[in-house]
Amino acid sequence: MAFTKGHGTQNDFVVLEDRDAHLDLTENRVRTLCDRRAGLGADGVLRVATAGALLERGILSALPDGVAAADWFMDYRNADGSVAEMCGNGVRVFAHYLRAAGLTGESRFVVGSRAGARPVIVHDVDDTDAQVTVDMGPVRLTESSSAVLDGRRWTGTGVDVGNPHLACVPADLDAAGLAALDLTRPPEYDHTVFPHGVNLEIVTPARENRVHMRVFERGVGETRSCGTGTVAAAAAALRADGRTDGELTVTVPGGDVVVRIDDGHATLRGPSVLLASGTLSPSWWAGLAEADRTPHASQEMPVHSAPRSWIMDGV
Ligand SMILES: N[C@@H](CCC[C@H](N)C(=O)O)C(=O)O
Repeated sequence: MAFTKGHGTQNDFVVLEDRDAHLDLTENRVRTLCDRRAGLGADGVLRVATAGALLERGILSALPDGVAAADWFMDYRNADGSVAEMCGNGVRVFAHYLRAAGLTGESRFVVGSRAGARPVIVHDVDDTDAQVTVDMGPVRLTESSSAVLDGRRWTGTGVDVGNPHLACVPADLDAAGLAALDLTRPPEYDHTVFPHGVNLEIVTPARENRVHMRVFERGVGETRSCGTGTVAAAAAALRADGRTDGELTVTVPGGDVVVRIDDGHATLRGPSVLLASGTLSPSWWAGLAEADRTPHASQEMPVHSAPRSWIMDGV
């Protein structure tokens, strides 16, 4: 089984090319692959398949909005094995992989996701580095809610970017205060507002069209970047600034991305790095599937020790 390792602003992924969707991508395989000691280590897994193959194999129950059977589809899994609708950094790495692996020669094409079609533009690409702009689709501000993290209650705006976010922009927060927060423990949030879990962003107010953001991701924990989270952060920061539209640079621990919002529609531009490719040991990989079939065999201790309460039930 071949793999590629990549990241977008240090939100890192294992990419598995499986165009006919034959791979048995079990929770245990994803969790162990993403484990930073027992596996390769990553925040998530990106399976590269055609949308039609995923549909035929029953992994998708229908083609999402705007996605054609022949489109390449990003079958995204969080590090805890759960499925999520969208991943903004993942789409950039996925699009870069398609180009680097020769699966497309185009600079503009559509990537399918469970949240719908995501058109991309790949700029300045080589086998290792690329810049990618993603049409992130509609951004919907929902109801306000709050969460407790690091002993403080944070109030913010629910934002639907295809996946659920709570973006909090406290007026008194600066970059130093943000950097000092402890994000090692999961937030407590309102399960009636976010029945499928939530990604929580803490964001500084916009100054000179820049915000700083940290995130606690559903199904992963703190990551060094979250693309959909940066879009949610930009939408909430623009609102806090009395604006609906505009362009903001979002600085995350893993780097910078640029988010533009016009009429409730977002684009995200940022880097992708493909840093290694290799082969998984066939017996190791086969053994991970066996563990799923053996009763009481779940001795594994995922590095991302997420409480099951904030893992999504399924999409
Ligand atoms: N890192 C991602 C988001 C991945 C999914 C998220 N953890 C969820 O469960 O919704 C991004 O770059 O957007």
